[in-house]
Amino acid sequence: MGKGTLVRALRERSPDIWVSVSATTRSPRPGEVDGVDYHFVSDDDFTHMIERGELLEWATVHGTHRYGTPRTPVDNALAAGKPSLLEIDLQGARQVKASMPEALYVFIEPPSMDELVRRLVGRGTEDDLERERRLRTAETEMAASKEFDRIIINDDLDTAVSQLEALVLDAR
Ligand SMILES: Nc1ncnc2c1ncn2[C@@H]1O[C@H](COP(=O)(O)OP(=O)(O)OP(=O)(O)O)[C@@H](O)[C@H]1O
Ligand SMILES: Nc1nc2c(ncn2[C@@H]2O[C@H](COP(=O)(O)O)[C@@H](O)[C@H]2O)c(=O)[nH]1
Repeated sequence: MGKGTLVRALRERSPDIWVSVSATTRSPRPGEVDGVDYHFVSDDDFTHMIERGELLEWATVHGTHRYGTPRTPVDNALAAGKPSLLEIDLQGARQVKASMPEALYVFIEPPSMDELVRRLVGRGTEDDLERERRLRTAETEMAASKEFDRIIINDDLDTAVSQLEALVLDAR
């Protein structure tokens, strides 16, 4: 939780780390750019991507919108030996682990549920229902954190970004 913020900061700090751009059926938030933050696609387009086998993994996240990792860019980055990062939810991580057990799986955890609530309220982009959904997802994901190889507590952003950067570069 807080993965989006962490990964955006890592991208700026370490342009050599390749970060996958996911496809999603959700709408852009203010400031999000198509093709940079996500490929914002329609429900029909997402379904076609699944049918054509274009996604390495995909999931319905927070019970609402679908998110998925385009397969070809990942294959290309790995073939080029680039340090690579996928920012995906628990369901996606489980799918990728089935085909890439050798990858390093890092769980990003908020300092506390209270702080997570404060951050979501502070962002102000979700209504009460959506915020509630996100908190339930966070609880489910935290209960599964043992499935991951490493845990980073996203308390101080700079510290968390440095820890993530070190893990990605080491795992290469
Ligand atoms: N280390 C941090 N310190 C302070 N605020 C943070 C920190 N990390 C994230 N935030 C804030 O918390 C809010 C939610 O974070 P973010 O957008 O990264 O989560 P998300 O991408 O929606 O969720 P997920 O982690 O499930 O992908 C944002 O407003 C973000 O600015
Ligand atoms: N399984 C996947 N999950 C993904 C992917 N891209 C993002 N995500 C996860 O979705 C939620 C919500 O993100 P938000 O941008 O709407 O806040 C978050 O947990 C992401 O990790 C993906 O390609 N596959």
